[in-house]
Amino acid sequence: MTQQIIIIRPDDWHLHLRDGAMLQGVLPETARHFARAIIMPNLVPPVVTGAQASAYRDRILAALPEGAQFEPLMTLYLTEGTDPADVRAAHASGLVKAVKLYPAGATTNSHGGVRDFDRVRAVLETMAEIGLPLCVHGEVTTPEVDIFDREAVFIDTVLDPLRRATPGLRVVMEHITTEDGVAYARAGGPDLAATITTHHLVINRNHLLVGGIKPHYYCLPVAKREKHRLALRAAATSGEASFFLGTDSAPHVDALKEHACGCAGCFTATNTMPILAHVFEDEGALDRLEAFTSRNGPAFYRLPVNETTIRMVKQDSAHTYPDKILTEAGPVTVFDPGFPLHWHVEA
Ligand SMILES: NC(=O)N[C@@H](CC(=O)O)C(=O)O
Ligand SMILES: [Zn+2]
Ligand SMILES: [Zn+2]
Repeated sequence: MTQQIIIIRPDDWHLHLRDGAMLQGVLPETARHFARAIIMPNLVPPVVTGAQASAYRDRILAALPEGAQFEPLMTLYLTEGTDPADVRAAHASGLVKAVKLYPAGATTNSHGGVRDFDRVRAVLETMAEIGLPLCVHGEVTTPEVDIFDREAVFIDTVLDPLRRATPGLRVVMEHITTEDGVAYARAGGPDLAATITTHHLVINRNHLLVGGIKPHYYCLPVAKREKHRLALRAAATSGEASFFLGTDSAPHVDALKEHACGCAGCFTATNTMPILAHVFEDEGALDRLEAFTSRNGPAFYRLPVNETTIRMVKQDSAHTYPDKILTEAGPVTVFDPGFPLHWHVEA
């Protein structure tokens, strides 16, 4: 039996496209289904200034396949040297939709991030004034704090004090992975939201570690216990305005994933929508998929919802997706959800 749903074309509120050959190879995977994406600025070197964001945007547009309709929403990488006037101008021109906070050392290419929050106070105050959201990688980097506790400790010791010190600052907690993150986002009112990835709805830490280490399931924040995955599924499928999709699709070539010191990141751009349809159907919440992928994000970012739709079809036979995307930079393994995918987005 075939089944179908039609939803507003989705957006991805947290995406890594990289640059050069990798950008060229992975961009079509997102542009196929998504209308817009918030583009993460953690390139080497990072996208810090408005001028850099503008140049990066041009490179993304130049890499788009013929005929693709895709709008990159640019972000700036917050450093202790970021100039509030540059942020203000990049926002006023419409170029930049958010500023990204990486605690220094927390994740891929975060060494240029923030160590001393007093040094970014003026930027945060400017952002609160103009309503520009701060997207936060929410993990402490203190060596003594267990990696599985780093998100919860960040909320208590960094995020909550930061929000109290900066009234009016709009914050997106990126890629939350814990019930603590869900509870904090839910209680935060209209100026706080959280993105949830596709893979954190599917895997817990057993998938990563039991029966041999699975490098393609390694990402940051690292997948947590099953109770946390269940809290994320409940939040994502709730329809609540605080939660929306940020895939955090983060390509690394296989050689750097299958490595003695493997890179963090799951690449989900190719099969995110079919996986989400499967998860939402499992939770009896297919009617709330559109809120998660297409409505709650634009509402938080104060942007219109997309005008076009996609049709998703479920068939008795499983649909096959490529195991790898072959880029000129090298092969990139596509996230394996571990179950057959009967849903697909109709071309
Ligand atoms: N999520 C990841 O595991 N990796 C991201 C960085 C990030 O979003 O923290 C990357 O850029 O590779
Ligand atoms: Zn991150
Ligand atoms: Zn990310």
